[in-house]
Amino acid sequence: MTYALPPSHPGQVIGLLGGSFDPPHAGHLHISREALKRFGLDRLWWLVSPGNPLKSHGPAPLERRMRAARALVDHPRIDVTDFEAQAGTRYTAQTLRALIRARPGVRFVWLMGADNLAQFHLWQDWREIMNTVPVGVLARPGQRISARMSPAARVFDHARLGARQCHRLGQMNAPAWCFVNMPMMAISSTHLRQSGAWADTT
Ligand SMILES: Nc1ncnc2c1ncn2[C@@H]1O[C@H](COP(=O)(O)OP(=O)(O)OP(=O)(O)O)[C@@H](O)[C@H]1O
Ligand SMILES: O=C(O)c1ccc[n+]([C@@H]2O[C@H](COP(=O)([O-])O)[C@@H](O)[C@H]2O)c1
Repeated sequence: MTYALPPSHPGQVIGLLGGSFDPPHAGHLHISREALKRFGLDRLWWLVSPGNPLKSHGPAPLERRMRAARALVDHPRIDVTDFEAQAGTRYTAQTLRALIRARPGVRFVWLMGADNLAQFHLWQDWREIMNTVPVGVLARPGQRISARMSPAARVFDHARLGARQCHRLGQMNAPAWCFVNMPMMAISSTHLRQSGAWADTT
């Protein structure tokens, strides 16, 4: 199977930020820049999802979210892809299987905000994800405690790297994960949808 994917080569460390991006916002850019710096990533891909399997309401059409994401990204090491729509995957574990098959030798790192770590034990095959790729978690307002106390954090406590090791995350073999504290941005797609700002754009 061939896919239209951003350029990559074996040995490169690529962070994956999966999301609905409904709409994409400055918080996504902020955590992406932090992740590039703090986890020793060469590049970072935004995986714009056809739809979060745990959310009951569907997002705006994928083409619209892709367009908005591409328009927002202003960093030479960040790419935007609709790989999940191309591969027909919705669950992250499936997506990772397909990506690793499509790009053998690339060192992928899964990235997420702390709100997703708090819920991670509800994801399909979440233990497989932890055992397949290193995971970088970025602090999010109001979510630090629930993430750190979450079932996934507890089960994989032995695989958590200390703050000083996080810059080597991309070189580590799974299971390995890091939680980074950083200046946080209290911004969300939910807030932007509720404010009407996203409805006014096409
Ligand atoms: N302000 C933020 N701080 C930290 N992480 C964030 C922030 N905004 C988004 N993320 C993370 O980025 C990823 C994609 O997020 P998503 O596209 O769902 O945006 P969102 O703002 O969380 O959307 P919604 O409000 O609709 O749930 C998730 O892992 C999420 O935790
Ligand atoms: O695989 C799962 O079970 C799963 C459950 C919930 C969310 N995810 C993924 O987590 C990422 C963030 O989702 P969201 O909707 O919070 O932007 C996105 O890539 C989703 O596909 C994945």
